[in-house]
Amino acid sequence: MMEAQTSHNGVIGVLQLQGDFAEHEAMLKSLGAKVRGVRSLEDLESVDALVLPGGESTTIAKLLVALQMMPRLKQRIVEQGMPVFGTCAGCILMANELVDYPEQPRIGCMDISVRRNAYGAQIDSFECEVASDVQQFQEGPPLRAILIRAPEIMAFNKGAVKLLAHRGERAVLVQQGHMLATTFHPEITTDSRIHAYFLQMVSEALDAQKQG
Ligand SMILES: NC(=O)CC[C@H](N)C(=O)O
Repeated sequence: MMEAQTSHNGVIGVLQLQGDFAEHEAMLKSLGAKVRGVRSLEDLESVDALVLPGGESTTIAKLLVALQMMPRLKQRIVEQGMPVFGTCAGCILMANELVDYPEQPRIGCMDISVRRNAYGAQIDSFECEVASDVQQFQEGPPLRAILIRAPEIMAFNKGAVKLLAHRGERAVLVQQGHMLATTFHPEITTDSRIHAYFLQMVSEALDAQKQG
């Protein structure tokens, strides 16, 4: 099959309820993706993949519940294999386990255990270099992570979840099949490699769906 036919030809939804969705949209568009904002159940049906932006996970979750989007969102991701990429608050929404806030409503689709606000208050936000064994992330400058009142991935199911980048002994970028999550904010940098990685995941998932 020719390479061009497999290049991210789906519609990438970006959840537009709260948070830094505009930065995600700009980065995805700069990579040539077709992007659509998602604000309702109806919007959700018109996309092939979804980005969950950073922001405030409690606010985003409240709105998802109020808009009755939570069950369908989970069904699309878990049962129908819709590719999803969560950054920071998005990562919190995806976690199966939430240390400290076990009752906080969320999608709960990924085998990770996450602690919110793990590095302290907003003022304790920082930028650092992270390490990765993934070829795309080793080419060029090292990946840099901007952590803004960030969560921490405390543990993950090593049988199902792949570690893509880490800071010391802590995972900061992980993948479980068609799901990608990071505790930092690649969308507010000029480095689009992680978004490009996600678009590659989307195109592989869409190809597999077409063949299946
Ligand atoms: N930058 C972010 O997305 C911060 C996440 C936020 N502290 C939360 O718990 O939802």
